[in-house]
This record gives sequence, C-alpha cells and structure tokens, in this order.
Amino acid sequence: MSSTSLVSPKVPRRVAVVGGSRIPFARADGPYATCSNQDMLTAALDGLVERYDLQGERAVGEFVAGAVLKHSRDFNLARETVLGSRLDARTPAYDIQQACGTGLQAVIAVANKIALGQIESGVAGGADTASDAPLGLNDELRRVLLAARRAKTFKERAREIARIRPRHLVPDIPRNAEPRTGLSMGEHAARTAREWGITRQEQDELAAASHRNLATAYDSGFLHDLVIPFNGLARDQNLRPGTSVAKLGELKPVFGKDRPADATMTAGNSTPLTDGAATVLLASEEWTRERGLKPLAYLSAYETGAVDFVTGGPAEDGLLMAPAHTVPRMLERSGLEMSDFELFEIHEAFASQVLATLASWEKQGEDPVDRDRLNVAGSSLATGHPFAATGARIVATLAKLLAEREGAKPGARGLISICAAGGQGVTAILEKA
Ligand SMILES: CC(=O)SCCNC(=O)CCNC(=O)[C@H](O)C(C)(C)COP(=O)(O)OP(=O)(O)OC[C@H]1O[C@@H](n2cnc3c(N)ncnc32)[C@H](O)[C@@H]1OP(=O)(O)O
Repeated sequence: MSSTSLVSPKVPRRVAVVGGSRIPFARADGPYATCSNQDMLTAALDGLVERYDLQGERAVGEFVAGAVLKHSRDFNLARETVLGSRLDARTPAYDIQQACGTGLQAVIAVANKIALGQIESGVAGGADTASDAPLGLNDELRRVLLAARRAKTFKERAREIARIRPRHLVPDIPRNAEPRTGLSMGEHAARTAREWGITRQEQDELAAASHRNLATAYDSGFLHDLVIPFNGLARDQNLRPGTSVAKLGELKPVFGKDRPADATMTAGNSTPLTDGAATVLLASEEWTRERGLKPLAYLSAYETGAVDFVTGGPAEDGLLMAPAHTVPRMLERSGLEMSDFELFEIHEAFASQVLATLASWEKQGEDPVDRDRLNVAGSSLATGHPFAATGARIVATLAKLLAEREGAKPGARGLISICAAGGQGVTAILEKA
C-alpha cells in the first residue's frame, strides 16, 4: 500500500530534470496507425524505466500524463500505462489535459509535488494519436440509445430503437478546431499571421531551420539516448533533411485561402498531424544523489496564461498567442530578461505563430531573441507534434541541450514557451545543473 507524506519542507526543494525518453514521432496514418495512445506511452515509459533502472518498489512516486484525443477506455490513460509497463504496479498515476500544453503541465504537476516534498521522483509525459482517433456516436443516436436503456418495458425500448434513422449512423469525428469559433488551429494562425504581417519567406526560413537543426541533432548523436526506436522507426518520420527554403517556397497555401493574396501558410511551415509519445523523469536532488544520477537541469519557474480570443482582446492576441503575455509575466516574476537566457524552446505549432510571438515580445519591449539560440535541436515543424507529447519532448531536449552546451555555466537558463488550443499558454524556465 503506497502513501503520500503530508509533511512539506518550509522551502520548496529544487526539482531536477534527470532525462527523457520518447519514441520517434510518426506522421498520422503511417507506421503507428494501429497503435493506441497506451501502446506508444508504454513504449516511451519503458525506455525511461530501462535507462534509469526504475523497476522495483515505488522507484517512482507518481506518473502524470495525458492525451488530447482520448478513447473512453483511456479514462485514466496514465494509470493503465503504468499497469502495462515495467514500472512498479504500485505507482499511482493520473491524467491531466491542457491541449498542447498537456506534457508541460504534467511536468509542472510532478515538479510541484517534488518541490513540496510529497514525492521524491516522478515521471511526466503525454501521448497522442491522430490516426487512432476516438470516433463518437452521433449525438442523436446516443440520445436514442440512452432513452432505450432507460425504458422500463420491451415495448418502450422497441419504440425508442425504432426511432433510429440512417443519418444517425454518421459518426462524431473529432475536429482539429476550436469549439467556440469552429475554425481550425491553422485558420486561427492564418488570421494572426495577417495581423502581424508575417511573411511567407520568414515562415519558410524558420521551417527549414527546424529540419536542419533536427537533422544535425540526430546525426551528431545528441538524440541517441532521448529517442528509442519503435515500430520500425528510428527517427521522426516527418524530418526532411534535404528540405530548403526554395523547396518550401513551392508549396501551395493550405490555410487562409479566403484571401489568396496573403495566404502564406503551407504544409511545410505548419506542423503535420502526428502520432507519438514522450516522457521525462523528474526528481529531488537527494533522490538523484542516492541513485548515482546527475541532474541535467533544474526547473526554476513555470507559468500558465490565457487570452480571450472569443469575446474580446486585441485582434493581434489570436488563439495561439497566450505565450506572448505568459512569458513576460514569468520573466517579471523571476526578475529576468530575454538576454538572461542561453537557449529558447518555442513550440512550433506553425512557423507564423512562433514569429508572431517573437514580434509581440519585442513590441512589449523585450530584447529580440537570438535566432541562433532558438530551437537549436529542431522543434515541432520537423519532429511533428503529437499534441500531449510535445511538452515532455521539449523539457527533456532543453535539459540535455543545457547540460551539454559548451561554455554554458551551471545556472545557464533555457526558456520554454508552448501555445495551446483554447487560447492558453504554458511556459517554464530550466537552469543548467
Ligand atoms: C497549439 C497547437 O499546437 S495548434 C497545432 C495543432 N496541429 C494542427 O493544427 C495540424 C495542422 N496540420 C494539418 O492540418 C495538416 O498537416 C496540413 C493541412 C497542414 C497538411 O496536410 P497534408 O496536405 O495532408 O500534408 P502533406 O503531408 O500531404 O503535405 C502536402 C505536400 O507538401 C509537401 N511537404 C510537406 N512538408 C514539406 C517540407 N518540409 N518540404 C518539402 N515539401 C513538403 C509534401 O511532400 C506534400 O507534397 P505532395 O502533395 O507532392 O505529396
């Protein structure tokens, strides 16, 4: 029987990022088309168990994870994943969901408990599959079936069932769209791109850099202990080492086509629909010392925020622009400026959203972000973006980048900025151990 201590330290403890494990990300309807969220998350988690020897009684205090697109069988995906993994079956686990911020929010949930002395170590993660999407029953059919279930007599039940019509067989397919506006993420981003005057050239340059940096990260061996082969893939399937601004420039716009003259967003400068999973191990310093492990970085601040993209707010604060305000607030609270950071990790939902966020920070008086320090091992445009997995991928990548960065002293900082559906942002700061 496991228990959680209620005795908290007077001062929050430092939370170490020990390492990460993820599977290569696959394009939707590709090699992971028949894999469930649980299959992928279990593989990523087992990679961590193997690498950090996490078998045995309560080696890990808690596992927190989530998925944006979940089947009803995954009502507690994290716990089911623990039970199917090599982690001790007595490890408690629960799900959280904050759209594309899920993975980082899972990290924050684990970190808070470690900081307060409630657990010594924990794993955070996330998985998403765009291929194995949970198809729902048509709403009208669901109402008929529920009424039939409530019926007291056979006659009543037969009457309800007789109301079923062929149109009821059309399934409810999850859409990559905002419930409040009905617009896709891409259409929202296209509006923001126009507000900020983001050009096609800038977007394609950012996308090309993401592929170039990810290719280098694989070729140099940087990712060898972060990415474990799965289902025939050893590298992210979306990676195109040979892509270039010229090739990207040939692609046709896919979003914002209502105004063809300034439609700038293509399949190349947008993230693809992706399947994948990622996990990251967090712990107290005492725990890492006892196990002979070396922290890569410490998690020193985190913040969440949201914009009102539905009823108010300036037009330039579009759906994916919450980090434009969340990051400055986190910096102010931490007494830091952009120039205090060695590296920057901005989730690339769309190249245009990254560029609009950078422009907004500058407009608010922040120093420009040095592009040579941005997403230096590639980001979502190249890796792909299985929604809930992205936060854990970024935390593990940035921690390792800081740990191995030549010339960076202990305490060198990395900034994480993730935009999420629903007009939300989740951000964090890591410091080299
Ligand atoms: C908070 C958030 O994160 S919000 C973000 C959430 N995520 C999303 O909204 C996902 C958005 N993405 C999508 O909806 C889809 O991936 C789309 C609409 C952008 C593209 O879908 P598709 O048209 O199926 O893309 P597809 O992979 O077929 O690419 C189209 C073409 O571009 C080409 N292409 C794509 N990327 C590149 C590249 N980097 N370099 C060169 N060519 C490329 C493909 O080869 C393909 O060419 P072809 O038609 O000759 O085969």
